[in-house]
Amino acid sequence: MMIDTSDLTKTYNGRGGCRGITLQVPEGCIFGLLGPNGAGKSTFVKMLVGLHRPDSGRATVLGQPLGRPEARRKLGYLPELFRFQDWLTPVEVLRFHGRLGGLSPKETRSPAFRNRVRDTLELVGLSEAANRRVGGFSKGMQQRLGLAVALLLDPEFVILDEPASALDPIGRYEIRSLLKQLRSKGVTIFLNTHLLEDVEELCDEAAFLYEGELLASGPLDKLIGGSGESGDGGVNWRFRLGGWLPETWEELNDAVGDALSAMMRLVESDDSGNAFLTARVTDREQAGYLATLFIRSGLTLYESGPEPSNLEAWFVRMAQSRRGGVPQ
Ligand SMILES: Nc1ncnc2c1ncn2[C@@H]1O[C@H](COP(=O)(O)OP(=O)(O)OP(=O)(O)O)[C@@H](O)[C@H]1O
Repeated sequence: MMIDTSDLTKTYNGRGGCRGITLQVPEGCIFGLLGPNGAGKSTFVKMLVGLHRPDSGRATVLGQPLGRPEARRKLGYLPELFRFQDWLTPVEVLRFHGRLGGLSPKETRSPAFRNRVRDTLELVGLSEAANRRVGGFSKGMQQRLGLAVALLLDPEFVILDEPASALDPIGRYEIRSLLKQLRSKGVTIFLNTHLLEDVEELCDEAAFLYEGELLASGPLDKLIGGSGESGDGGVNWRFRLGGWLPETWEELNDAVGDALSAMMRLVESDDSGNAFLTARVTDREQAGYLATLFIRSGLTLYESGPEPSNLEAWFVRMAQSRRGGVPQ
């Protein structure tokens, strides 16, 4: 296990933080830590990287008790809030962090390290800004540099606290590709994020924290109750229709040779002819085909679109169940 914690607790004078966290993160996976603001995610991460000392409980990271230099050397960390010296360039920042990571001045001047710096900056898309002052960087560029620092010393395990929060859609796409590439090389990635699309696309496993407590953890598809719903590459689509009659379902089925009920569910219909249907479609084109079918059958199409992601629905359900709300 990359992370193995048992009853790990850290509070701030008895308040906030996180309590009794027992969690395992297997090697080679991308693991997502989820939870609303203030759930205790950063507190948990800070204990793992040795920035906070736990009040109680046990934990190992890379098989070593917390804070061991041997484990830290194999660990890359991108903190949630960081700021690099404005007057340095990315090359200088990375050289400085090479020194902080235990390399000698001679080693950081070696051609091998220079190549490593060049390759790391290329990996995060900062090659062209390699010799510009960090003070003039956008938030997204600073975040890329933070990622470069985390990856500089070829870590076996990286802990990233909100790695994509300041990035534009292209930047997020690039970082997602980079994280997949790292996983394929055997690097384990622990991701603390609010970006559920990233979690859905990237993570093999996840955990949900709420008000300092761990409410659930495990493989993502099991957590969100996917059983065949996730992983098949399809999309859940919803349609709101008017002009629905009791015989409409059968007529539609006749039109597509009984295939409809295999992919579609009539969620509700009322006496005024309103109906709500959901379908598992392979892509937008298939959803478009169904929409055309409805219109040709004389129905009015009021709304058609992908359902909110399973993960989002699961996230809201988990939080509502603790707030005493009614899970949808
Ligand atoms: N240094 C601190 N001093 C006092 N309380 C703190 C401190 N750091 C965090 N807390 C409290 O501990 C709780 C958990 O905070 P934490 O930052 O770990 O949550 P989080 O899940 O990372 O939140 P976010 O998603 O907003 O970053 C919150 O109630 C927060 O107010």
